[in-house]
Amino acid sequence: MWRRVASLSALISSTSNRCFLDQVAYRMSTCKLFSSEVKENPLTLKDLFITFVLGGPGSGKGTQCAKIVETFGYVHLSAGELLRREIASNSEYGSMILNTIKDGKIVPSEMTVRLIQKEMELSNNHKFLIDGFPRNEENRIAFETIIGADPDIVLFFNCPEEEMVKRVLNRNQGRVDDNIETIKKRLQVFKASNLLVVDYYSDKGKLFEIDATGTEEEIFERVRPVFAAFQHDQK
Ligand SMILES: Nc1ncnc2c1ncn2[C@@H]1O[C@H](COP(=O)(O)OP(=O)(O)O)[C@@H](O)[C@H]1O
Ligand SMILES: O=c1ccn([C@@H]2O[C@H](COP(=O)(O)OP(=O)(O)O)[C@@H](O)[C@H]2O)c(=O)[nH]1
Ligand SMILES: [Mg+2]
Repeated sequence: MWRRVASLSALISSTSNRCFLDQVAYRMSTCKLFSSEVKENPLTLKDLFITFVLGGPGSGKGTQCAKIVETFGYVHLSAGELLRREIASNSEYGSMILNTIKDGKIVPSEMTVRLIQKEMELSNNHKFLIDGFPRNEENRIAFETIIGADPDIVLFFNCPEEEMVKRVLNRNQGRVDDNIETIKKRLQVFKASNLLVVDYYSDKGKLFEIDATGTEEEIFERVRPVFAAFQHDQK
């Protein structure tokens, strides 16, 4: 499965005679995502640059998103954070969301997409990192349908399971799902559902797979060239 992933390192080390920048340009030309019928949407979708940030629990998505925000000026929308905020706001859906998260399962797509949509509409920025979403095919299709857009690029932080478990157990943010029972369930969901989405974007040629082992700084040095390459293309 992973052989189909066109990671940045694979692009750079490619022995094909097309140079790296040509390949990035080719990738970008295949990333024109906004369908013609979405023009009336108040989000002015054609101006957006959307990155989905995927990876297992504890793979470092949130940590790397903070660095991308700092360096490249994106808006970071963590789907998990939006759901936790919804619980904290005493929303009528709070207990359903809390139970779903405790059980390591995935909240109904429309709920999550509406929360993301609201944040996108409130933002003055047009460059978004959507972190921890989509987690399954239903999420992916709901985003396409409700927002009317696809991501321009997708990052996938690939991390060994053992390392992810270690990081989550050391996270210390008081999260109801950072315990060994829930982590085991989340890892099952990750393998059964999240990876299908990763595979989908790999097949579409939009996936950048990042080795998520090493220090935060080492990982960011693998992330940086992806955004540097796309910086000038952003509307
Ligand atoms: N490269 C790294 N090495 C060790 N610990 C890390 C690394 N990156 C992140 N962490 C820590 O691991 C935990 C999970 O990281 P986080 O960014 O929250 O992952 P995710 O959002 O993918 O669940 C956090 O406590 C974070 O500080
Ligand atoms: O689109 C999403 C994102 C998150 N979650 C739920 O929120 C939890 C925590 O997600 P988050 O992305 O914050 O976890 P992380 O992967 O960063 O540890 C997940 O296990 C799910 O139960 C969800 O249902 N849909
Ligand atoms: Mg996170």
